[in-house]
Amino acid sequence: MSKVAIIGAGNVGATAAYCVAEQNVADIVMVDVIQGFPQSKAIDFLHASPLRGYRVRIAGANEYEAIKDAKVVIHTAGIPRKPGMDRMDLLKTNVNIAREAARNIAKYAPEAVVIAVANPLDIIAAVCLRETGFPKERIAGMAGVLDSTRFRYFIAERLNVQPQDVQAMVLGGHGDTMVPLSRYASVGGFPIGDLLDEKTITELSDRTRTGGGEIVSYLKKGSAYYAPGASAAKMAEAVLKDEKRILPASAYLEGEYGYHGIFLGVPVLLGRGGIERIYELELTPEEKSALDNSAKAVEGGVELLNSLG
Ligand SMILES: NC(=O)c1ccc[n+]([C@@H]2O[C@H](COP(=O)([O-])OP(=O)(O)OC[C@H]3O[C@@H](n4cnc5c(N)ncnc54)[C@H](O)[C@@H]3O)[C@@H](O)[C@H]2O)c1
Ligand SMILES: O=C(O)C[C@H](O)C(=O)O
Repeated sequence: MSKVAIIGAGNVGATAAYCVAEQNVADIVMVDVIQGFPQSKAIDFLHASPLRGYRVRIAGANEYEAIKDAKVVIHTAGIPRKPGMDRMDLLKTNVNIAREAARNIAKYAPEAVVIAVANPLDIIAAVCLRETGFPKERIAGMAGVLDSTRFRYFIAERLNVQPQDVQAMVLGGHGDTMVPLSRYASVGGFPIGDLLDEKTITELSDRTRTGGGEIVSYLKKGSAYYAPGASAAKMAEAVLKDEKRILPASAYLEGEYGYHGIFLGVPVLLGRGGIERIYELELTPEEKSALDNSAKAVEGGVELLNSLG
């Protein structure tokens, strides 16, 4: 059976592990710096297996060696934000953690597809690319799946329809400048513009952009993890099963959409090889200008990263 390694067994890492277990397609190992912590999660998940029906091996470890030969590595290790903080405020701490993790991924799981999750997401994905030396296709940032699932839920809630019947795509960086593409959103094949007025669509787009912050302001001591964990697991499944899913993900751009040398959320084809294709959608001038604004925010983060040396 394939192996999925999850770096960081905290709220997002553990939730992702639980979701991956339920897919029943890969053994799981969680690595965390806190002694005993990932081991406790692994045993707890195994106790649930007779109830939840999975038959995979689940382990916890404090040494990176445990990720040996993983096909997929989900990098969640890092501090979450608290009220009043921007995701970029996490940069310095989480870059150092990501550098160490990425070097160990390159050492122990050189063939892996890496799904970056820690924030600031588009910058942490860049660190994973630089430090592993992997081809760009094998580094994918998880943000668009989460941001889109939030947008899908808000639309479904407003229309009182099954959330799975709502399709929507959120592009751009994983920050408040992200770009919910309402023009491409649909419900059961109907464009949402046929079902909702402009004011409502704007309201739902705005709530999507600040969806993470809304949870932080309620939770106070951390950030969202159920939907993020499920989103990372969905991406892992696409890779493990070679599903060829079209999903939004943070991908390294070399000219696509006019951007060079940054990770940004765009529609991709996700399969065994990681990001197997990047799709370039036709954007209106307004959409392109919103994406430019989002790319600028990511470029600011990359400058900060470069200044760390
Ligand atoms: N991309 C997204 O959409 C998204 C969504 C939610 C959260 N996040 C981010 O994910 C990160 C984790 O969030 P969380 O809620 O799980 O936090 P958490 O504090 O619950 O868990 C983080 C874990 O990382 C561990 N850790 C720290 N340094 C480590 C190292 N060097 N090696 C291994 N493990 C290490 C900690 O011990 C902790 O258990 C945060 O940066 C958060 O902002 C991103
Ligand atoms: O909001 C955060 O800081 C966590 C995550 O990026 C999210 O969108 O939930």
